[in-house]
Order: sequence, then structure tokens, then C-alpha cells
Amino acid sequence: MIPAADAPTLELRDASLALGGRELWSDLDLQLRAGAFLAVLGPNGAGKSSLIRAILGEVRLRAGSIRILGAARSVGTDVGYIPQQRLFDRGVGLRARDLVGFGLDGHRLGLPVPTRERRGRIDEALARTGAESFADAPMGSLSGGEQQRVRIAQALISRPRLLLCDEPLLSLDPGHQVAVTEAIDDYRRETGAAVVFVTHDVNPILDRIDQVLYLGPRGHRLGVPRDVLTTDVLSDLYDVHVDVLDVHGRIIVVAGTGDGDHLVLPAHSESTEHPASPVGRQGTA
Ligand SMILES: Nc1ncnc2c1ncn2[C@@H]1O[C@H](COP(=O)(O)OP(=O)(O)OP(=O)(O)O)[C@@H](O)[C@H]1O
Repeated sequence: MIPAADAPTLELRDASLALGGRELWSDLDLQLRAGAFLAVLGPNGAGKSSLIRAILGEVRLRAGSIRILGAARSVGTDVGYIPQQRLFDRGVGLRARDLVGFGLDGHRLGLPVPTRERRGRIDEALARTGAESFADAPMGSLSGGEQQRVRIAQALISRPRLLLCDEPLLSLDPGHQVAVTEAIDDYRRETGAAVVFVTHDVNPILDRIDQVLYLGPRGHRLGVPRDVLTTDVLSDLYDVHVDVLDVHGRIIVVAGTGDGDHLVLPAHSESTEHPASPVGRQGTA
């Protein structure tokens, strides 16, 4: 596709989305230029994954528009997508390197031509996410975290200009969270791709993002992290008093329940698993 000159990589104008008879978010204006890194935060069911699906054209907006590189429709190889994790069954024999190869030519009919260049691209993508040691293993034999690293390699191999990541750090141990975050961020810096990164824990990417979109029960807020991740803004979005704590450089968002308990809200979750819906209940503060 020939991009419109100087068009933003991603642009949403007055966008609203309703699914299952419920409005998830509305009046969303968002512009990402080349090299932007956006974190999308919010409780379970806020519509974070649905935002990605709307960008992919899989669900229709109720109102407004989405443009990618200036065009109303663009998926193809301009857009890389790391879906929310679904595990491969144990019996799946597809090799990791073949899955990654689909990111290059999976949209074409027929078997791919095994060229040296193709193999080199696959090896490079696997190396980016530290997955080269299990390149020839069947997907069904890999752990959840290993499968995730292969999926990320698959999303990067086509050298997309917009990378959509739906909780890419799920199932990864802390060491691999850092490695995968670095792989995505290095890719962004090298290529000027824009990144949309849905997460329940902003901390692994806090030093890398330049914008945060917080989808809350009472609207959304978009801006630089220090303007969005504040007690005042999140209290307003949740309609309950929320404290944003900085604990040794990690952001923890805590809502008082008035009965001595507190709820840890999803700018930080204690584990890489989903917190209980809509927020994870923690012990007495
Ligand atoms: N195709 C659909 N039809 C009807 N409702 C849908 C559809 N897809 C999603 N929903 C609903 O939209 C809401 C938002 O879902 P979504 O997966 O976008 O939330 P999320 O913010 O990503 O949540 P989580 O943090 O749990 O992943 C949910 O209540 C979900 O059940």
C-alpha cells in the first residue's frame, strides 16, 4: 500500500464502539505517529481487546472512523498483531518456524518457496524474541511462554509499521517479560513502527511508552503517563477514590472500598494472569 504523505500511522476520530448492547467507549480521538508507543489500560471488559479488533477491522465502530497510514482499510503486512494468548493443544505438530513463516506468506495460497532469504528472515525473527532454541519444536510441545515468544516473532517478521499487542506479556516469567518488551521496543526504534500495547501491568513498559490510554467505567483518558496515571484522573474514571502509589519506581493503583479493604486496579497486577473481574481484591491495607 502507498501511504498518504505524512499521514499518522494510526488515527481514530470521534470513535465509539458498542458490543452486546453496551457502549464500551465513545468519542475517542487518537493519533499515533511513527515510533509512538501507546499503553492501553483498564479493567476487565473495558474494551481494550475490542479496540484492537476495531483497528483490525474485525468489529465495526458505532460512530467515527479509523485510518491506518491514511487509509480507511489496511491490514495486510502493514499491521502486525499479537493476539491475546490461546494455547496450542498438546497434539499440534506445526513447527515454531513454520508458524513464524506464516507471518511472511500465510495470506498467499499454496506452499511457500523455501529460499535462503525466507529462512534467514524466520531465524532473525525467532532470535529477536529468544525463541531460536525451539525453532524446530512442535508448537504443541512448548510451554505457554515459549508459544508466546513464537507468536511475537510471527507478528514482527513482516516488518509491520503498526504493531498491535494484546497482553503480550501474559504467561511470561519476569526475565522473559523484560526480554520480550525489549524485543518489541527495539523493533519500534529500528523501524519507526508505532506500537499499541494492551496490558494489565504498565510497569514493564513504563520507561518506554509515550502515551497512555486508560479506558475506565466512566470514560477514557489519553495523555502522557504522568498526566493520566494520577489519583485525580483515575478517581474520576472509576468514580471512587483511587490512590496511585509510586513504590520504588513501580506504579500501583489502589482503590479504597471504605470497609478497610483495598482493590488493586489494573495499571499494575501482582501476577501476569488476569486479575479477578473487574478488579483484583487484595488484603486489608
Ligand atoms: N462480539 C461480541 N459481541 C458481544 N459482546 C462482545 C463481543 N466482543 C466482546 N464483547 C464484550 O465486550 C466487552 C469488552 O470486551 P474486551 O475483550 O474488549 O475487554 P477487555 O478490556 O479487553 O477485557 P480483559 O481485560 O478482560 O481482556 C466484554 O463485556 C465482552 O463480553
